[in-house]
Amino acid sequence: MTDQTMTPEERAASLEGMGCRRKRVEDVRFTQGKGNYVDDIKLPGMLFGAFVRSPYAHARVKSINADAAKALPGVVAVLTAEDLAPLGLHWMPTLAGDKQMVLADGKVLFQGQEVAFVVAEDRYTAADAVELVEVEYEELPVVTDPFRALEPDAPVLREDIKDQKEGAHGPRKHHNHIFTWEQGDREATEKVLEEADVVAEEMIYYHRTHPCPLETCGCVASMDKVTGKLTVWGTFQAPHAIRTVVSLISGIAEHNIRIISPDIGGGFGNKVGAYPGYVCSVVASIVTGRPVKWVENRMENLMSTAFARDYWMKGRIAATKDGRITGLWCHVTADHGGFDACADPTKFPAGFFNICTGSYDIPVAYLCVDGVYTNKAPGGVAYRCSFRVTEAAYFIERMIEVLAIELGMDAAELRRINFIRKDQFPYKSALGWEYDSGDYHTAWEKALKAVDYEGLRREQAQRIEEFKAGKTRKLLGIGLSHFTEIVGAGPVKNCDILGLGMFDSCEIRIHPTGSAIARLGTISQGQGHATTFAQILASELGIPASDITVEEGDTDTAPYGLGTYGSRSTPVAGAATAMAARKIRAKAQMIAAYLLEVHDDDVEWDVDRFVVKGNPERFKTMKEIAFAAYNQAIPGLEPGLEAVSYYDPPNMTYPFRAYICVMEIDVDTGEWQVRQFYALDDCGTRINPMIIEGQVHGGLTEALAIAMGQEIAYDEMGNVKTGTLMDFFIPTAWETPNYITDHTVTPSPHHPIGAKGVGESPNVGGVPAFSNAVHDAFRAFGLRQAHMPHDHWRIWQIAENLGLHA
Ligand code: PCD
Ligand SMILES: [Cu+]
Repeated sequence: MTDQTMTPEERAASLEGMGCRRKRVEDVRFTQGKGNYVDDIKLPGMLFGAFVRSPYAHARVKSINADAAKALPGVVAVLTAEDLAPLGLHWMPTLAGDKQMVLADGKVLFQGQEVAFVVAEDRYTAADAVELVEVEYEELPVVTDPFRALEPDAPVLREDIKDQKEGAHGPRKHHNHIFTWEQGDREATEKVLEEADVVAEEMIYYHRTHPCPLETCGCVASMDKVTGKLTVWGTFQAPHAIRTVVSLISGIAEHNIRIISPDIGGGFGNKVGAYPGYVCSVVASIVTGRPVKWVENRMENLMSTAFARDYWMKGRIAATKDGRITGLWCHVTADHGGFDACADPTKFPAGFFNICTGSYDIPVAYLCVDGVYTNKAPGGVAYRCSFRVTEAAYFIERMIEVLAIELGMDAAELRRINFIRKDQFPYKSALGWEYDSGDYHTAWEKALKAVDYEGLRREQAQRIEEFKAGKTRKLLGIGLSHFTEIVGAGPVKNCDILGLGMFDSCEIRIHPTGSAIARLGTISQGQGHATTFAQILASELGIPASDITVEEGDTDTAPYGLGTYGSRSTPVAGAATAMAARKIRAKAQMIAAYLLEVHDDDVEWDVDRFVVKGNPERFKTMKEIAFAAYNQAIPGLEPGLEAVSYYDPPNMTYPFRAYICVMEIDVDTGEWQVRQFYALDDCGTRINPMIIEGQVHGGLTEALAIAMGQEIAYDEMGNVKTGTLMDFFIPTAWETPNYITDHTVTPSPHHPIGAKGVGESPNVGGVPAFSNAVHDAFRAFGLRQAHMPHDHWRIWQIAENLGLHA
């Protein structure tokens, strides 16, 4: 078929634009082993760095003797805090306004903390030398419980700030206290709770876990002493922010720093923050004049890089007798570990946890979060969690279930009664957010119908009868979850990280022959940006997606952006992409009008061309226009066809979803099996349905892992009990259910293409669905709340405590 004979629909389809299930262009490389990850980077003369780490969770470092290590052939240097101190680099600022030791400065605060950095000719020699470094420790009392940490006689963890009464987020009330963050109306909420017909109260714990990406964190630092230019390849989810931070703390001019994120083997938030390994590699490269590589092993990754969750959430929810929610109260004790290294926007020390009113129209609410230091690893926002939204979703979706029990009501019905109605959007929540759009009732009814909810409840009732009659030992749980997320930080006016406003960017160049390159401030870690952003451009510019290269991650070429996490790429950089494309189209319109010898207003856009209004035979395709931009002298116009957009979103986007999990539970063994999982996602306009489904499958599997077994657990000595993949649960195909995905489409009214984020959603809403299924199975026997993860042992214990074992 030629261009002339194709209908506009056929022309549009041939572009593989928005809505197309376009195959991921990245996978050609990935499936053939042609990815280029940090560890694939090999430079001439490159050295390897490895850490000596603390075996203790809390100890004074009396002395470090590196003589034997230095004497080992092949060892080039051993760095300690003493070496970094003269450079002012023994401590580094964290994204949360705290500071963190780069190498142990007099003491250690968690097991696995970095004590010394050994640099050697190869990785094996570095590992041997690590064993030869002699460190003398004096053990100190360990605190792993945040409630214990706040007792008056609790050991002082952070001696460096013990007398400091003010922290980065206001007053500190105890030597192990970090901040108090209050939102909402305390007085009004407490009054409602006092006067309510029904109040349900519960402590909900979201345990500590870890994103554990396939590829661990690492970097290669290379200081060119001749040009003075520092290049760092690394697993960075925010390369530009890393460049600025490196410049600020090292004093190296920003133009002399080049940060490159090559292919990344999964980020999941683990690669947002800055780690001592980056600083030590840079210093080692400057000191030795040679490139230095540092790549964590799996145990180091699990023990010392950004953990997730560890939130103790005390909730009280009030309602009328007939189930209308009247108020929500929440107090969180947030365990941040030894340093506050959360990657939240500066003004939000507990991230966007104040989305905890969820999908419900709750008239008043009050939230208070206390951050606490303990002898555990720092971090705290990672793992498919835009800024504590996972915790918030789990909290409200558990509180709804507990309230349903208190009211003796069906939990699906309780949700239905309290959902924010379609006509209430844009909706202002009691804790300060403005939800952009939603249609919860439609999604909910669709979900309930798809699984035959009434039928499932009948089956469950029958199962309970059979169980009581001794005919079966298996119970049936129906886990419900409906959650509203908040993704796409900005706006710049209230969101920044270390003072850098959270906008994002896209720069497009159309080549003379009509193909193009687009560069963005974000960075894919597996999400498929090279595929999807080209689709946005294909629809906006009428250029086939296959003719567009999407490039990210090199700060020397990409426009400044804040990176990829918090499902912000589509809401922010995706919007920048559409806006930059529209600038190009505006110029293209002028070029077309000139070529067609008509006024600018007399041409109109038609898929991939401008046509003369009322005369569709006369047109100029985007390809022709591109060539003209470089080949004709057009009066009043500069040559070329390029545009850049820095987009500051007016609001965040609020995707939502309805998930239902049906689970079989063996009361005697605690074994569980997911019989059915239905996931309805509404992320507004869908760019690539196949990628969205992949995102949902991946996110749900991570949710399954978290809810059903994954945990970073400590003993009372502060030893990490789950530091290997033998103990840290990673679901395989065996445990992973066959998900049924579905969707509704409620576009974001403020986003240029109406898209909302989707990458995090399945984890945020999946965990409550799995966990609620476990709880629901035992509801008839009196279970109200049981802490995750729901591994076989803990489920067995629930049954035991409820007296279900003979
Ligand atoms: N509507 C719509 C939306 C979206 N999409 C698509 O999907 C994806 C995603 O997106 P988003 O949501 O926007 O997101 P982003 O930003 O891109 O990304 C981020 C996310 O993403 C997720 N997913 C994933 N995947 C993979 N493969 N890998 C990874 O790593 C990951 N990670 C995870 C996480 S965790 Mo954070 O960091 O925690 O905060 S956050 C996160 C991309 O591709 C896009 O384009 C579409 O299509 N449509
Ligand atoms: Cu997140």
